[in-house]
Amino acid sequence: MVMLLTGGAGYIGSHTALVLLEAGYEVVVYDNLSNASRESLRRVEKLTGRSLTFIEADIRDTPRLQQALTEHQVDAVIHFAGLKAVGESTQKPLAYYENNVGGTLSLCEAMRAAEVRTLVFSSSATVYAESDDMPLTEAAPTGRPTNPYGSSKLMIEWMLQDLYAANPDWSIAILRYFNPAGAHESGEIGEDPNGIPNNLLPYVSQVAIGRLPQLSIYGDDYPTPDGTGVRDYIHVMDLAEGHLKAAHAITDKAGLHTWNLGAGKGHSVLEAVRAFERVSGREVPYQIVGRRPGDIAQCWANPHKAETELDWQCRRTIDDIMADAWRWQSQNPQGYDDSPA
Ligand SMILES: NC(=O)c1ccc[n+]([C@@H]2O[C@H](COP(=O)([O-])OP(=O)(O)OC[C@H]3O[C@@H](n4cnc5c(N)ncnc54)[C@H](O)[C@@H]3O)[C@@H](O)[C@H]2O)c1
Ligand SMILES: O=c1ccn([C@@H]2O[C@H](COP(=O)(O)OP(=O)(O)O[C@H]3O[C@H](CO)[C@H](O)[C@H](O)[C@H]3O)[C@@H](O)[C@H]2O)c(=O)[nH]1
Repeated sequence: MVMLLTGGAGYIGSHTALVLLEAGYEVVVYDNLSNASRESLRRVEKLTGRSLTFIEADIRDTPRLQQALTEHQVDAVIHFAGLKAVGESTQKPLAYYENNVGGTLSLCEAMRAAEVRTLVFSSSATVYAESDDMPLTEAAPTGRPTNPYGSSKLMIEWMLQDLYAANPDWSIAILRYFNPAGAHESGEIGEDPNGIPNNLLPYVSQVAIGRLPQLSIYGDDYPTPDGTGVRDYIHVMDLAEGHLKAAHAITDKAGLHTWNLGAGKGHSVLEAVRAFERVSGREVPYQIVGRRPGDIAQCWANPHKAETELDWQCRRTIDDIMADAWRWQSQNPQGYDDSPA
């Protein structure tokens, strides 16, 4: 089986490439390297002892994508490529619609032309409407996202639903990720954000290593047990294994499925910081500041549907997430920039 991973050089894509190679799949990574380094894939090859095909190109280049699908006799696509910075999306909404929605449209056109009809898509829990009713099942209502990034994910979900309604011979999995975090247990691959991180875990890790002076905790007056925001942190390797299971489940079986990929447990920002301090032995200085616009109080998954339908389970704990995030950060203080060119 040949899998093409758009955005496969990025954070979640590189971990998924590793899991697929270990499971015996052939992997083609198609990435424009706008937010990734070629080094991540070199390390995936080193860790697995297997080689993959890398194509440096843009998903908006439909003919190039169609050629890649045909030339490599691709069986299925896992579609990670896209822009993902929530704050930036409010400044550059058109770039987000162009890359994410336009890029997915281009991908679907290339797949149709190349007669590849099996697609796994990276969606997000951000599509759910804000709710006091936790955990969220896939049947929970979707909302009006508070930023263009979230809107782009919901628009893509609608596009895929319409595509499937018109072409019921397609096999589509929409995976709604909760909060991916951590790194491969070797510490060789991990999350390497450009500039100042937006997300909690990379920020905490960079404070612990001394690249940033202190963490700002966005609000301690939410209606949660300690007042800080509660999220469902899922280990990136559990998430990667979820893609393997989803791709396997939909291959040769037409249908459209939506699955939550989360651990099914909420942790507050303060709990996450304490867990990180405990496993790393490093102090993480922080200050409480005002709420971040667009943030919600709490969000965690009911992962039962994925567990039963995919025979998948999160095996790693919050302490594993923190230990692996710290191993990656401490072994690679500047991320992939530490590597020789
Ligand atoms: N990390 C999270 O918290 C999170 C949560 C929910 C959903 N997601 C989604 O999962 C997917 C992967 O996220 P990630 O954290 O690995 O992000 P990432 O930025 O590390 O990976 C995305 C990859 O896509 C590539 N890319 C971007 N635009 C492209 C284009 N036009 N053509 C070709 N390649 C392009 C980038 O170079 C990068 O390698 C994204 O779609 C993201 O929106 C991420
Ligand atoms: O420097 C920081 C960064 C984050 N937080 C807090 O930590 C929690 C997690 O924040 P993240 O930015 O790591 O994650 P979000 O839950 O805001 O968003 C993430 O998960 C969403 C789905 O739930 C979307 O997919 C989105 O793209 C992805 O970034 C929130 O309570 C946030 O307020 C801080 O206190 N300080």
